[in-house]
Amino acid sequence: MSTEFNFHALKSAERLPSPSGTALTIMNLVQKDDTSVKQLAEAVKVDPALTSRILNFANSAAFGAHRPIANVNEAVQMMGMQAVRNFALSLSLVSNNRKGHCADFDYNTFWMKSLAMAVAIAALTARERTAAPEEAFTLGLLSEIGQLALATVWPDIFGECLRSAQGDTLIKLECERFAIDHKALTLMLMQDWGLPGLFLDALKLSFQPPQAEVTRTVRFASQLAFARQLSHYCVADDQYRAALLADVQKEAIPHNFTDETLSQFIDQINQQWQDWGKLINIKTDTRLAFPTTQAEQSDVLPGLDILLVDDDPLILVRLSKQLTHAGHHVAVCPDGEAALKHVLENKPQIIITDWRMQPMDGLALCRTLRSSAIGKNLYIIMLTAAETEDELVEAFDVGIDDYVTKPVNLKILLARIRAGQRITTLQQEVEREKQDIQRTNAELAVANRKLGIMANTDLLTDLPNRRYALARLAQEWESAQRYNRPISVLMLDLDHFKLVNDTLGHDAGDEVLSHTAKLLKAASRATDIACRLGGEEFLIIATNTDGKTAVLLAERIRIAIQTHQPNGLALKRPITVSIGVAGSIGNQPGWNELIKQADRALYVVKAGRRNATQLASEL
Ligand SMILES: Nc1nc2c(ncn2[C@@H]2O[C@H](COP(=O)(O)OP(=O)(O)OP(=O)(O)O)[C@@H](O)[C@H]2O)c(=O)[nH]1
Repeated sequence: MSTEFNFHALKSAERLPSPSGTALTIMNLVQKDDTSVKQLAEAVKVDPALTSRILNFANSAAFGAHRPIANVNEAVQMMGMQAVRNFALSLSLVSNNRKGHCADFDYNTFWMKSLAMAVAIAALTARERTAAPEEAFTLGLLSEIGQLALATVWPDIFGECLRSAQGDTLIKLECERFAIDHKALTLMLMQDWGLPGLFLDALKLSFQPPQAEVTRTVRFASQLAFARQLSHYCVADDQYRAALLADVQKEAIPHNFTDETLSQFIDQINQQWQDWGKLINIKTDTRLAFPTTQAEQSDVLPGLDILLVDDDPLILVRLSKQLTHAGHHVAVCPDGEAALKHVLENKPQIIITDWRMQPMDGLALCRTLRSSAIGKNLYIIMLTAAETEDELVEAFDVGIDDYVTKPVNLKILLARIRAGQRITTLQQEVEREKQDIQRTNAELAVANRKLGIMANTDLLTDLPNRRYALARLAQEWESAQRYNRPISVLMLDLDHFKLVNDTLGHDAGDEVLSHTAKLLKAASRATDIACRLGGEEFLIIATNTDGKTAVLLAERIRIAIQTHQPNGLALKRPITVSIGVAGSIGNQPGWNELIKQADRALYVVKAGRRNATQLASEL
């Protein structure tokens, strides 16, 4: 089923995770040819958090820093504009998606694992340079982003998939429910965000069984697969690690590790993972146990995410210890301003705040929270000391839900928290009911989407059909014109295909067409769009590719078709293909002219020896 179409529908509906703020500005700047390092550094400096993270990044020994980098200009120079852009993109995605509506998707675990993957692939590429480690880091961080996207777009249905998936069945369930799976969605998002083709190809390969070929892409893919294993190991608890160790050691051998160097390497990754966790606010303190079944997990009751705000460090330490002991997850902040920042980034369920603090007191914190979308439904408990009745009335008017007097009696506080929990649970139930209604609509939308996909997919080969191909080409053409990027089309036609039908029958002909479609998909890059126009005619849209490079792609495909003949058919002559290629950059008459040129080139090959490639501009 065509995932291409599905992705574009989602994107147009603006429901996918996307970068925002400074990251978007940076991405737009890097898009322009004439942006200088200084301009980019200025854009970074607007965001102090990003600035400090980029400086840390540039100074990290893991990414080859040999001398201290003191300012952003130097950091940008050293990392390169693309790496800065991609780093900003991934950080923006992390901070916009720390929480979400999919109750069965553990957002922190997701980022915790992604971060381990990022650190592992950066460290592996620093040992053997298949890609720049600072860029590989971004790829690692986003390497499962499709899962987050599914949790964002379809929180309920994806939650159901997560609950009912056993072992490797998640992908299958996703395909059934969404007509797209998280791996394909990951690749499409990355392509859409402009990550390099090498990354996409390597990531795609890393999901598949290891390849025998030795190319840079294959090598990078094998590093990614190994980094994925290392990341699982990193986040696992002792028992789970013991179960994983033999596989990790086996996989380490082709990467030139001994048991001793592997153990040092794992320690190094572990340390960097924790350091990075602190730097970009991803918790790395949980360890995952051996995956258990749902029945085994069902009696575990989750505690609440509580934020404790007080300027007295002793109270913070004592209360957080007691509340943690009672099963809650507790974060602490020394004042209202820090608390606001924490709420924005972590969305706790309950806030327990002191009243008198500097610079922002508890009342001001409450007022600010109630005026924001995030803070509207938060349950707020105020710790009071010697406040008068009028002051308490004012506090309720400002929006607190409850108060507890100081010195705090733990029993009372826990009882008030339970009351808060009942209210937040009720709120969640209302929310769930709302979602149930939305869910019926979502299921209808899935059915409609599937219909839409069918209308855009060729049923025999599963490739996008003519209707989709032409609409997509028009769209890609527009974008190539806007950004002054090259674009090419390959028109392919099987040679003497009628002979297959005439000698072996129509079913054999169908088999040859399906076989050809598989080869086209395998030989194309992740960024190429292979479609069936009809009969034995195919089209490939090669974005960001000029005519000469497209000829290389065409030749790779032609040779693959000639080399890998379909099995079990007594063919009178081998299956071969003729290919016409047309490439364009700049102000050309239009995409239909490009097709005509490729068609003319194909006609010339057909009129001659066939089984060859012809570039239109060389006619
Ligand atoms: N099995 C099968 N055959 C198809 C399908 N669509 C079109 N065809 C057949 O494809 C053949 C195309 O034949 P021609 O246009 O003469 O082309 P050709 O035999 O490949 O010859 P050249 O292109 O000149 O090399 C016809 O026999 C069509 O009936 C299909 O979906 N399945």
